[in-house]
Amino acid sequence: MSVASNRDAVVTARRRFFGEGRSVDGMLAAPILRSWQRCAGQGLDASRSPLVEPPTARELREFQERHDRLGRLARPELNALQGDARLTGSVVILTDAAGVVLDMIGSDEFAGRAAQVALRPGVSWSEADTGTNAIGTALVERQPIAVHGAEHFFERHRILACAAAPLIDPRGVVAGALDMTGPAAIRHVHALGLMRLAAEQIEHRFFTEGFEHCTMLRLHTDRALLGTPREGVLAFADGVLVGANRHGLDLMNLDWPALDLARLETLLPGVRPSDQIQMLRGPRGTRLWGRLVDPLRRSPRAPAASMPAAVPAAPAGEVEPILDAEMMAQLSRTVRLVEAGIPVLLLGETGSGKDVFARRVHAESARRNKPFVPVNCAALPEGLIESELFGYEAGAFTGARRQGAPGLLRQADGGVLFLDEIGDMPLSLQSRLLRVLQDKQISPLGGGRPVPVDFALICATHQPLGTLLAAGAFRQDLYFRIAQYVVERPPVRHHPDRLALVRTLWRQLGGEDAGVQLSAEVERVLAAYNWPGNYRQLVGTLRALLVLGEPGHPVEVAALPAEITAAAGAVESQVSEMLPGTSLAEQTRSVLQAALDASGGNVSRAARRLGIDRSTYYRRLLKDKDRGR
Ligand SMILES: Nc1ncnc2c1ncn2[C@@H]1O[C@H](COP(=O)(O)OP(=O)(O)OP(=O)(O)O)[C@@H](O)[C@H]1O
Repeated sequence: MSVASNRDAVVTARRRFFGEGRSVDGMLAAPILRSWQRCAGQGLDASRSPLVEPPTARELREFQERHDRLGRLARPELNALQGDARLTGSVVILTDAAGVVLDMIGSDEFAGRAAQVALRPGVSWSEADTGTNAIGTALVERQPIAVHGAEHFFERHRILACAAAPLIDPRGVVAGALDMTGPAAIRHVHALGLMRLAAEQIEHRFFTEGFEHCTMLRLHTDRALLGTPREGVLAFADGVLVGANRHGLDLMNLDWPALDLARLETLLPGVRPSDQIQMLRGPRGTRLWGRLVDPLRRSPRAPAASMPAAVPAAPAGEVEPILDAEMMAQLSRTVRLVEAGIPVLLLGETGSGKDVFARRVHAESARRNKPFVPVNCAALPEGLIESELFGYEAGAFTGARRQGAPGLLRQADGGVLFLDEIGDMPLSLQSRLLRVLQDKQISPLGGGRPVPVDFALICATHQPLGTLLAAGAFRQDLYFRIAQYVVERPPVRHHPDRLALVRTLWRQLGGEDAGVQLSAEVERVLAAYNWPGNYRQLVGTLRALLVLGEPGHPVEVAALPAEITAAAGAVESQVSEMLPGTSLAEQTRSVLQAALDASGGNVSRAARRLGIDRSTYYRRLLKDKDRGR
């Protein structure tokens, strides 16, 4: 990793290097100096603008499609970092191996400024094209790097502060880079660390696809970090090393050329596959903890529809969830991971189906005949959460039951523990939970012997854990333990065909069987609404309409909740008011105002109605006012 250069030293170094052509050894971080020398050697001129060739919309789409797999594997990290990026007025960027920007999310305002220096999708930020910058230089150096202000080769990039980490695939090939860029005026001290950690997560995820046939060795010197993205991973096919991550190679004192040559029996003589953690002797006798697992074999399973009736997939009274192709694919991957003992983290807005998904994973897994224990960490009273989770011995505290209680974690033994709203777990309990997860045993409150437990873990949250991590409100080691695979449940408003979704849910709720129909207008309004409460709100609304409806009389718009009709009304009046020739600023103003009026002056509700967050609403309003001055 680079050592940051001193800011004044950079200004002096710039003058000497670019103005006087003199040596600046020792004045800059070594990777920055190497990069300046490479750029100068290639004939780049720091005082001019780099040559930029923006792609056409079609070229950009094709480029993104070509890199669909990388985009998919990196998406959870991009989303998790989005909150941090917005808070610090920065953007998070994913590039391909050549440094061409694939995806960029975060602060809209900064994205606009970044576009002025061509930092936008489809444009190359390779060092050869764009001079010293975190993306391009990290790709050349194959190490995480931060480049601040005047350290950039080109003068006009001085406004940027960026930090990037390269993504190295299991064959040692650079697959891309992850970067966070913001204004140079703000020092985001955690940016480089965040990029490094997120890159490790993505690199760890590279092993979830394409290595199903391999024997996997997972290693660490610290037992607590085994099973997290910080662990070393080595993949063997027929006993020969065919894939690895950097930690794995380091722990075995190997380097990338060992691929296709090193043999498991030579590296760790006598080690045998086992589900248990083993103590191993690494090179030079170092003590390592490891797990050697044979290829995952997916047990043939009955399709969801013919699952035993004794296993409820959702709490009684719930609609049978709609499993589209994307959800089925996510489900089958998650079941395999859960069966392999890999904890899974579900992300998604409230009501997007995280609980439903976790129950379905349990119902389809080999643990389906054992308990599914859901725990809502936000709903447990703070004073009780510890005893409820970990149990207590008889007489452990005033008010304790006489015979003690086993606790929810023990109740999950053999089955699946679902920790919902994990972001709300108090810090003190996070350490306790971490200990249980690594030791696989529980010590109840009030003493008593530790009891071994065996459960698969699924956690869920609607909070941006990246922000909690940066603020120190969530333990990093626990995060790595629980987020070894991240599944995102998309919001209903991102559903590709909301009309079809409304119709299917209506059928499932029994609308058709009851002879009750939704009018075409109602269907249109429901399909257009943005459903901030997601499935919970949509299913609840349809259920209410079914109660109000009468056979033979289509349900009309008047039966819809005011919130939904007001949103539809607002949109219609906005559209009809947009006379040809009205400026974009005027249109924006009237849309913002209409939403505010329809929400009784409540900005949060107005923002939700427009499908934007509160800060974006204010920003748009301010921008609009500025323009009006
Ligand atoms: N795919 C789906 N098809 C139909 N209904 C669904 C689907 N997913 C969720 N639902 C319904 O939406 C409601 C909310 O789902 P769920 O409790 O799983 O959401 P959640 O993401 O866990 O919400 P929260 O974060 O608020 O706990 C439930 O009534 C559930 O039956």
